Amino acid sequence: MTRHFPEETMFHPKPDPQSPLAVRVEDLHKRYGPLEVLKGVDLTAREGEVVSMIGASGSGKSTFLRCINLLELPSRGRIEVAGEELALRPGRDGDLHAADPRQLRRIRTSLSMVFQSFNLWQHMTVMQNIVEAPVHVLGLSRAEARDKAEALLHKVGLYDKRDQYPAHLSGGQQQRIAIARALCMEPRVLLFDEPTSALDPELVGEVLKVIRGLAEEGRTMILVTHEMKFARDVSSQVIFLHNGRIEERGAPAQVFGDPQSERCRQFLSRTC
Ligand SMILES: Nc1ncnc2c1ncn2[C@@H]1O[C@H](COP(=O)(O)OP(=O)(O)OP(=O)(O)O)[C@@H](O)[C@H]1O
Repeated sequence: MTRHFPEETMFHPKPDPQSPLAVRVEDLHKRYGPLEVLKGVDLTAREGEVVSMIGASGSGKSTFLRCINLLELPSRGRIEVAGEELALRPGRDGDLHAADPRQLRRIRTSLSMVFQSFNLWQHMTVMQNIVEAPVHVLGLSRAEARDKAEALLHKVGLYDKRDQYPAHLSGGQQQRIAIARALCMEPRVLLFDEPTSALDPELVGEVLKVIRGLAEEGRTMILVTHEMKFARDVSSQVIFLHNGRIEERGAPAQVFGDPQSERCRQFLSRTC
């Protein structure tokens, strides 16, 4: 069945095919004991691209995203960020570890991650949550970091919450703060791990609106999501993962409108 979606609701970043590679992952494998969760996954994201990763629960999407910045250690593969290959060496546990901790810190600074569960520090105000990393990791003065944080709080519509603690905010507001915190690090690439999955349905829209705005600004993003309509609307590239392998990839019009893989077709018929 060919699906039809109204084109006018869609925004698709169209990165220049000549623009530099932001992220390149080759042949990524991840094993947890006997369970091989990733079985050779490749991804190429150019600057300005929005890559959405979709697939059933347990297909390996989050694990893949977490391997890019070594929050999970891959078992095999190559990872390149902004043209720099992450130096990896095999450990006794069979996983690949960072060979150079300084390089890992540098690469992690280029990749800000937004988590499903926000991960804000509960004992700090919104402002403190945003300025800590820029001060301690980027070496900004507190005043510089505050200025940047204030601009970002305006951007996500939460300037008036700057002195509140996370517990006093809704989930949607906390996630918008987490996005402001990620942006304050001036990353080359934003990694989103199911950023709306922990939210009540009525709060999802406000977070997707912020992410969509970032796509329109030309931010490079890799997004693991169960929001199919959103993935269709904002992505330049969609990857469908099944049991740790890429079953289908392409432009959203192709993946959602005319998927070639039967598994992808079935998945979309259940979720769209
Ligand atoms: N730390 C871990 N130890 C052992 N197994 C793990 C670990 N983390 C993930 N897994 C397993 O790896 C598989 C892939 O998990 P992952 O969270 O990457 O899937 P997903 O596609 O993101 O799923 P969901 O959409 O439900 O978040 C699952 O079978 C999961 O149980």
